[in-house]
Amino acid sequence: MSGSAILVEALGKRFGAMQAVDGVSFSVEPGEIFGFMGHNGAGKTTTLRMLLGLTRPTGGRAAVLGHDVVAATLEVRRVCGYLPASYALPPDMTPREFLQYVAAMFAIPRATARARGEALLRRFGLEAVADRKLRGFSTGMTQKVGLAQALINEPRVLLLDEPTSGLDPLGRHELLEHLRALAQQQGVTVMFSSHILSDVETLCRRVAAMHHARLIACGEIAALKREHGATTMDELYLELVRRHAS
Ligand SMILES: Nc1ncnc2c1ncn2[C@@H]1O[C@H](COP(=O)(O)OP(=O)(O)OP(=O)(O)O)[C@@H](O)[C@H]1O
Repeated sequence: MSGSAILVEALGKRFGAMQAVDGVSFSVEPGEIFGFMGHNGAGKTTTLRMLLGLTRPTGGRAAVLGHDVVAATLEVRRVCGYLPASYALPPDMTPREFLQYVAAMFAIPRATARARGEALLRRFGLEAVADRKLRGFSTGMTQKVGLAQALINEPRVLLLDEPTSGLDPLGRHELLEHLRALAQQQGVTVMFSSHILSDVETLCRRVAAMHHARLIACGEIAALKREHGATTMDELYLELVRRHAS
């Protein structure tokens, strides 16, 4: 669809002899929260990285807000926010300093960056620790700082790689509520990968599932559940994998 926020067509990635992503196609509409499921090594991270222009596809094409991820990488980076699955925050920086550091990478003017940084610290309840070094931050606090940095450029599309893994139930709930608010109040398109299928169900109407580099399902959760006779997300996922294997 031409108005899609994310459009992926027969996308592929080969690392030497390893086909990490194979002919994957799907689209995500503006303002949608889209879930991305799949086993370890299925190809989710590689797909997200291609959408960000961090890894070059070896087949097919993808566009974010109409910008081709290969031909218009800089535009793609400008409109996207990214929270990787795991990354080390600079231990000697404070959250306040780190947000300014990321803002500088986007060449955001200093006054704007400062105002946005302060607003994000407030939004994620980080004011009390804003000047404490990031070394030793808990997983939950680290994810909040991670999400804050992903939003410093006011992205229209937010790509998150397993954002709730390692969080306790309260931390997960808070992060999911932040994502919901971003989509509902600001129209941000959110795509996130997760192994926590209840999180996917809580937040998403539509999902895609990858299995060994290929897309094995994409659609509305409710419709997929009906089609596959599943009542829970776990049942749906296991049934998708079982049908694919047989
Ligand atoms: N730079 C690379 N060089 C070689 N192989 C790679 C590279 N990056 C990823 N792969 C391989 O591509 C496959 C897909 O990996 P990817 O990280 O995309 O999976 P994933 O679905 O995100 O897994 P997980 O749930 O464990 O994060 C894996 O077999 C992985 O080992």
